Amino acid sequence: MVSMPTLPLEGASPAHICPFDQACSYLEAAAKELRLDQGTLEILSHPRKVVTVSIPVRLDNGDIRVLAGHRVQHSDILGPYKGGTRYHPAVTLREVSALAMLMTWKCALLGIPYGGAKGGIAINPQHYSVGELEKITRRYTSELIKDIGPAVDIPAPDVGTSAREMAWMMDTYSVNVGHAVPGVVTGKPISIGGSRGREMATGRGVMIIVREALADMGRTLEGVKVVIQGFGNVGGAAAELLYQAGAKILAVSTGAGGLFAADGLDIPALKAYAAENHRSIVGFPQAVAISNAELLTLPCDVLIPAALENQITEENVDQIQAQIVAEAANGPVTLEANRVLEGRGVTVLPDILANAGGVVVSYLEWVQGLSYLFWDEERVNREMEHLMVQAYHQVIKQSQMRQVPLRLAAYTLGVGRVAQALSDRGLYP
Ligand SMILES: NC(=O)c1ccc[n+]([C@@H]2O[C@H](COP(=O)([O-])OP(=O)(O)OC[C@H]3O[C@@H](n4cnc5c(N)ncnc54)[C@H](O)[C@@H]3O)[C@@H](O)[C@H]2O)c1
Ligand SMILES: N[C@@H](CCC(=O)O)C(=O)O
Repeated sequence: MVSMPTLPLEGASPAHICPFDQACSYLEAAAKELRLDQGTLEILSHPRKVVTVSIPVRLDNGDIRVLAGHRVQHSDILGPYKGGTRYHPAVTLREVSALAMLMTWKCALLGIPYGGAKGGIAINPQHYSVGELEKITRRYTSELIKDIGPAVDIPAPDVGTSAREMAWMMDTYSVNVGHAVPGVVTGKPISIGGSRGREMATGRGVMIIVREALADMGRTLEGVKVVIQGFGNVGGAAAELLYQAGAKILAVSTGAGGLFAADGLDIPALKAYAAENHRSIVGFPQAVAISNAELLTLPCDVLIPAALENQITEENVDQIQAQIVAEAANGPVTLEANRVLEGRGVTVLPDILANAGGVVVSYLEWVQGLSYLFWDEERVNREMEHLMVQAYHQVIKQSQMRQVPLRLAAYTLGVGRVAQALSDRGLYP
């Protein structure tokens, strides 16, 4: 057993389950399966760099608040650090560290030349004005100026952030270095070098992986009953694309609760309703209100947790009735719950595969920017689909070859590629 790295604990994750310990357990399982040596496991268990900065901000009412911002760079063995920026009250250094590690395996699994990183600030963005959020984002970026860059570390959106925050980050970085540097972030607006298709990319990737998994069961998306937790960047796009492909979206939710319709929700109408109501789906007329706890345990073919970590736990796993769980969120199923689902023969499509469409199109955005040549959306979607389908089949093949569940198969591919590169580069001290 390797000694796991110590990181300061400042607050617990939602279900008091440490996401970093869980990420290390998955890494350890992959290392065991691959028979990696202890030194390699030790190196891969530690983030390469952990940065915490203070972000002083004068609020609109004149008060001064000092926020903590993190950026964890787990690995740059395969290329520049890559990963999102999260604004959420439950952000902790251990959570960001876990998410950074997942990014390393995700990029390696998809065969894109990046390492892994993640950033975050423990705030509820809904409690701040747009002006305050801009000041917070700009100061956070300025504090990280030496740690990020198009060949160093490339942030992107995650929970609570979007193209708007990426534009502020790009502008702050560019002003600091003295010239425009669009490649410092991905997921930015198209007007400043963003890619067509990025906004829907993670949801599109989820739809593709679910479609492939159903095809292996001799089924199509037509009429498949789907339940989705989370209706943001990822859940909202997945709902829309699955609906367009003929699936029946029985239920969706946000942090404020969920909606259920036995015959399927009218997703275009719901999206229009949310757009008119500041992203709230509460009160949508053609559905019944349900809680998030009820939503997760609804009978369905495909359950898509697309919100936060630790949503399917030991407490509710026995009530999960889906045949497929597609992890659109990062880490939505705990280690123990994962064991139970796999034991019951439920197909768990792991996060590092199922939600990789976002970082794949981030990579395509970076490539387009570096080559000063921008593609139409059809080409972006085609290139992304190719990489997603290829990774899916590699995971299935690995699972069959090693006789292991899909998560361990995906991890052995991702971790194995990073370990191989580490050995080839000769980074041992
Ligand atoms: N944005 C991306 O490109 C991307 C890519 C890959 C993975 N992810 C992962 O997908 C997940 C969602 O990210 P996002 O970008 O859609 O965030 P987002 O902020 O756009 O949306 C999050 C959604 O989850 C809902 N939510 C929050 N707490 C909830 C709860 N307890 N129960 C139910 N719903 C809840 C919110 O109301 C919102 O609808 C995260 O795990 C993120 O790391 C995001
Ligand atoms: N935050 C997203 C996207 C990262 C990126 O595009 O760099 C993820 O978890 O995969």
